[in-house]
Amino acid sequence: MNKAALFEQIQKKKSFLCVGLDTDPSKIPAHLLDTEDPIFEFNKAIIDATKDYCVAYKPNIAFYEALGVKGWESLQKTLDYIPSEIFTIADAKRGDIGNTSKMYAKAFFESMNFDSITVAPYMGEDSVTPFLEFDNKWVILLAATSNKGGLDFQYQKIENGQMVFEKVLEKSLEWGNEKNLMYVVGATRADFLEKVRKIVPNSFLLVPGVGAQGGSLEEVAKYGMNDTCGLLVNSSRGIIYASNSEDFAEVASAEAKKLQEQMAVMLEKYS
Ligand SMILES: O=c1ccn([C@@H]2O[C@H](COP(=O)(O)O)[C@@H](O)[C@H]2O)c(=O)[nH]1
Repeated sequence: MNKAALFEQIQKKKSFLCVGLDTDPSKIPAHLLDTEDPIFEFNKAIIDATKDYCVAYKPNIAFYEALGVKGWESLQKTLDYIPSEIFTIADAKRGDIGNTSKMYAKAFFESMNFDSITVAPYMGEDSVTPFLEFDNKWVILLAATSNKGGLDFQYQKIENGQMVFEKVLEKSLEWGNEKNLMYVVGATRADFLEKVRKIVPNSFLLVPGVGAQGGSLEEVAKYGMNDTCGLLVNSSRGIIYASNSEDFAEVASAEAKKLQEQMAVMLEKYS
């Protein structure tokens, strides 16, 4: 999917919501556990219930690979079930020496046909560029992550006074551009969004960390939105586990709708 098509969806749905499919068998409502593929049944119900309110789905690959072959099957079925106009993100956080990154790219872009994949920048150019060789596919580079451990490296200052995440953003522009690169910036790091926007004013940002991690949607929109929205704000647990009983899909739908309604207001106000 290209940038224009993504923005068209955002305008049509008045939403920049990404629903995170971090599907954990220990949190699936009991009545689904007797089915042949509880993970897929859960995801299917969540997708049916939220697809009108979101523009992206982000399966977190760890939750699927933890289950072995069955997990990969559930992931493929989930991906096939997502409506084609909705952007898909493999949250896999990959990146390795060049020939290995190429295989990761083939796995997620060719075998599985995701629109995008999250990539760790730590191993540098040859670990990232193999993912950029695919038409109409996106790399979402980890820049300023939402977790506490992000402070260990990403916010350290280097000689020129820049923080490491600023260097990552700047360097990445030698490899790609706003048509094939997005960046992860945690909602818990909204105070850095102005710095981010100075370096990548027109790029899309994937923003996890609202809801369960406590980030503010309003702050993210205020400092991060650009004239093509430029944001995909993710919520996983806050939507998919809002209820753990038979009404889980209904409650997930209500949570997604609530976020979409707030986003509609913010699109009017800030974009
Ligand atoms: O900096 C990052 C990068 C990725 N994530 C991922 O996003 C979701 C957040 O889930 P919530 O339940 O909405 O907190 C999850 O898949 C993380 O692995 C992140 O949180 N922060």
